[in-house]
Amino acid sequence: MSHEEDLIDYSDEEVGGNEPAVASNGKKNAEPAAATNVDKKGSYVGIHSTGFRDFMLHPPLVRAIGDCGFEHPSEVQQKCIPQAMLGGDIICQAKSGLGKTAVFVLATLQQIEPVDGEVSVVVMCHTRELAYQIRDEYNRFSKYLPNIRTGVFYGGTPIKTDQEVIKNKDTCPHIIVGTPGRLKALVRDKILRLGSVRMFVLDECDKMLDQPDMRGDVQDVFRATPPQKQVMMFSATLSEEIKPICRKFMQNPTEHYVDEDTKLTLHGLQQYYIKLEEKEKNRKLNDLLDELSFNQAIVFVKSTSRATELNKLLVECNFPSTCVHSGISQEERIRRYKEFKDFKKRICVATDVFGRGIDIERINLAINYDLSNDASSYLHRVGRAGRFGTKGLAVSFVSTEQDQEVLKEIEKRFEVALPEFPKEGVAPETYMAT
Ligand SMILES: Nc1ncnc2c1ncn2[C@@H]1O[C@H](COP(=O)(O)OP(=O)(O)OP(=O)(O)O)[C@@H](O)[C@H]1O
Repeated sequence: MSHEEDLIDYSDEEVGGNEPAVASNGKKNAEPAAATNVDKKGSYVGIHSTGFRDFMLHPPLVRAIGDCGFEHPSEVQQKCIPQAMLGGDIICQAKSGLGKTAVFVLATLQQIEPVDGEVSVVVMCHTRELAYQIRDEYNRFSKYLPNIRTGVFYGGTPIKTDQEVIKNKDTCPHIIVGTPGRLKALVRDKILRLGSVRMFVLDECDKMLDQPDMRGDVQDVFRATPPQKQVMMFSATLSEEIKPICRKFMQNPTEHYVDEDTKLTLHGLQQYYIKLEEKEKNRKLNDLLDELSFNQAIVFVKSTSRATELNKLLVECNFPSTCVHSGISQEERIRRYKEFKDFKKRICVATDVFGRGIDIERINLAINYDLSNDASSYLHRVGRAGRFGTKGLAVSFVSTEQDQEVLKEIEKRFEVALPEFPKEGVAPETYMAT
């Protein structure tokens, strides 16, 4: 293996990989509810909300924000954008789906002074689809800043192409978004020179710094940047243990905890569990997908092989389903991600590779076919439904003793009651946008 050791997908472990999803009976002709308008956005905007104009952002940014349809900044944006624009280090924790990405995208675009052939901003995140999505956000907001180039680099694609882009002064991006393995390889091979970096961002920072292997890669890239720079870190979950590790990368950061753990649950999101045997899962999933109305649904499983099997089964049952996990080629992964985002598929079976950060506006149903291993991952996963204060529904299958424990941990940590899924079902108008 060459440099492509960087192919590790840190959030997609092969756990219990040999267990296929149990075959199900039942033919299906799923016609979930047609896409409706999403709920009115901005339910998390404070009463005394400032407008984006009050941030004194450059006019091309204000214009792009308008084009995106953002009317008011969310609470996290109100608190963090002005601070981030001042150039100091920040740690920011806020609920899933409330616009943390725009905080660093706008703050970096506001401050950047692009020099051709020099990288000014590095953004690191843990999965390739998230890197791709963040690059898209940069493209949206830098629409009227034609001199700024953003590039995305991640494993599973030919490194040679990345090298050519970086080496050429006319194509070298001023802003680089990437996953740790590929960025580390590019730095190690002295292709990517980070001596002019002024801003360094870690998205999903707890995930990035939690596991020693990924933290090592982040550190290697970080070390290649100059000591004087702005460092910004973001996540919906930041445990007490991870905070000191984050601070080690920073100088006197201001810390913004928009919500405490207990307030992190999304109010528009209804959450339930269903107790059942492993062998009953497929039947139950079929029934749920048949009976519930939804725009788009994400179904989480614990391994790549289960994702493949379950998706196969759903497709056989005529559900408009796709699946995304680390076992498929990178090109195909991005293709499927786009297909789902573009509403060409209604259901996506995924491993934890989609558990964090992925923003697909129409997802309003999240199903944990396999419950996550811990409360944090649960929160990130169900946060894929109910983006930016919209409504949604999350249903978790509980089949083992470990699942029961995780369920208790979720209820305790987030002070949320997770009732059993009602026998009579859930009225669509309570979780569907009106
Ligand atoms: N001020 C705003 N007005 C309207 N929509 C917004 C605003 N800010 C962000 N959004 C939209 O809300 C969605 C969620 O934003 P984003 O993905 O940045 O959330 P996040 O806080 O990073 O979530 P997660 O913790 O799940 O990664 C995106 O579709 C984004 O375009």
